[in-house]
Amino acid sequence: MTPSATQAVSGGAEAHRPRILVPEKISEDGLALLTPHFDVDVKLALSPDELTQIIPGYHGLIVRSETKVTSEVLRAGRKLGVVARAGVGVDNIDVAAATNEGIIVINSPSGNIRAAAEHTVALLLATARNVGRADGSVKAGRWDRGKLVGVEVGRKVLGIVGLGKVGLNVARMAKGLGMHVLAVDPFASADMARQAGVELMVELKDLLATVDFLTIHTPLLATTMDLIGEAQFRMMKKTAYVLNVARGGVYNEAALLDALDAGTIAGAGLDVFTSEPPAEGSTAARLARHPKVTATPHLGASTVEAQENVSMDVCTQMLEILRGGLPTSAVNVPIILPEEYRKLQPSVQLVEKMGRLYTQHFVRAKGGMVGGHRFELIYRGELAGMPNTKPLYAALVKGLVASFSDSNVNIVNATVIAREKGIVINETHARESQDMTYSNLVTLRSVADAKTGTSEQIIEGYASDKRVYISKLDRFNATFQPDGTLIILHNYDKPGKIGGVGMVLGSHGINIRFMQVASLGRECLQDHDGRAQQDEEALMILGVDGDVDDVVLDGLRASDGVLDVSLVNL
Ligand SMILES: NC(=O)c1ccc[n+]([C@@H]2O[C@H](COP(=O)([O-])OP(=O)(O)OC[C@H]3O[C@@H](n4cnc5c(N)ncnc54)[C@H](O)[C@@H]3O)[C@@H](O)[C@H]2O)c1
Ligand SMILES: O=C(O)[C@H](O)COP(=O)(O)O
Repeated sequence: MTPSATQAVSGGAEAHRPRILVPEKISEDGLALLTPHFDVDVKLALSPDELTQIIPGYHGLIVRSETKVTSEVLRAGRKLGVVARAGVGVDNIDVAAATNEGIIVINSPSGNIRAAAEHTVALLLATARNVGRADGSVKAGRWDRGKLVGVEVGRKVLGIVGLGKVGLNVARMAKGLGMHVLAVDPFASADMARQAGVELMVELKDLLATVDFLTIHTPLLATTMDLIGEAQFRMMKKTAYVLNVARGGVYNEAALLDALDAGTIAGAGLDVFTSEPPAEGSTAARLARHPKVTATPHLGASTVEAQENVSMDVCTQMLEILRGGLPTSAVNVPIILPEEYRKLQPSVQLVEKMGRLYTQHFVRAKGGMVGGHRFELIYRGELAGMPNTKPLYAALVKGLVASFSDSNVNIVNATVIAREKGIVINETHARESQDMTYSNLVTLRSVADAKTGTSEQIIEGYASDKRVYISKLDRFNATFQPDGTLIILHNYDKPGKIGGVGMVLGSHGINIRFMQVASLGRECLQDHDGRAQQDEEALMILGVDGDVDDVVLDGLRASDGVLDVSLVNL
């Protein structure tokens, strides 16, 4: 056990510090931001089994490309809130599984792009001038000048597949070398391409037939796997070279090996392979050792500068997230500005409590389930003007399912969980000017549906001065703070009710913290002719301390004039 892990489990003030696991070499610059606040355990060379075994003790995980963050690891990471990729590609992380588990995945989208682009140029020149083979032969005592004649890259055609951040940097550098640059990327900006002097082409096959050098800079996706295979190699010039500083698999490795052996292409510069390090006897290993290949061990991002950049980038985000803030570059979280997020926080608490109240008061008390229910969430006042209310949506899902599911619901997985449970939420930003007592008001309305037995119910509330209040429950106007254990009694509004309830609770040693008697809304107090109704109903909300069991609730239900009782823990 490392010293920091010992501190984390040995009690005292340090005992509850969040723990971060770092199973790969990450620059100290970023880790130094974390160590004052968290226990950071650097444990290199963990096997997949060891990782799965120890991950349950960690809140954060920082990896590069070597650690496979599988769904098994993510499910085992019960406390895990963030997985950080100190780099760009997240193909070693099961992002879909992380989203389902509510785990934020962050990366550093631009910290190493210059390094990757420079490495591509290094491989371009090394391949063209046989630098790797030449170095090996000189070190072996030979002086093979005649066998190592290369080609120039100036005035040659470079084809780039994927004109994103790395691709565009490669293009600019290649222009500096005097190359003519073509690119294929259906999502590239034509303006950016023009400014960089790149000719954007529509068809990959047209580009392949023209290029002297081909480089791919797409992520590894289902759509880019085996992008260049046997058919594509046959479209290329026999004198062409291919480069890969993206991911093993974007070129089909077996087809590449055949093309090199058959002389269909002239050579390759490869930084990445389908298995890293290439498994003994694999096609990747044969490629890495091939005389026409200049190979490097995934060094694209391995510069001092890039490693400082990516480490600072992800550690700053990790610090922010574990302190309750927002990432700047999350792979699976909707973008929301920190300032907006802060403004929403009191309402996030309110809406979560409204969800809990709905499920416990209207659904669970009647033996139902909230799955399949449809809701309208209406924001008024300042909230109506908030452009991004995803945190409120997530808070409602969390509150609604909290009593019957241990799902860790958050902004990352709220939509997935709502869909799984069949919960539909429509958000309405009610911008109409209406007489508002509060600066913000949230209404939760369940939509009546005979199929699920849902009737229309309303909960309304507001946040004020960092406190949250419920102002309407069903047809009743009530203002109370939704905290702790509440007993909610629906009864006929007759004299003596409060005394009777007090007697039942007192006889079970239950202390009443507060009591609020809610009247019917004004519209309900009158009949159709505008006359006051008889036998008015009321809602009694009691904040209590002590164990409220079924005996207590049955005692209350048996009291005269009580129509319904529910127990709510908020
Ligand atoms: N070897 C290394 O050390 C190293 C370092 C950094 C990045 N990388 C790899 O490089 C990849 C690219 O990085 P980036 O920062 O430029 O990403 P990026 O997202 O900025 O760019 C990727 C581009 O690929 C394009 N694209 C996607 N599918 C395509 C297709 N089928 N055809 C043509 N274009 C397509 C996209 O539109 C996008 O413009 C990363 O995903 C990572 O895997 C490797
Ligand atoms: O996607 C990336 O950022 C690169 O492949 C770098 O990977 P590395 O962090 O393992 O060097």
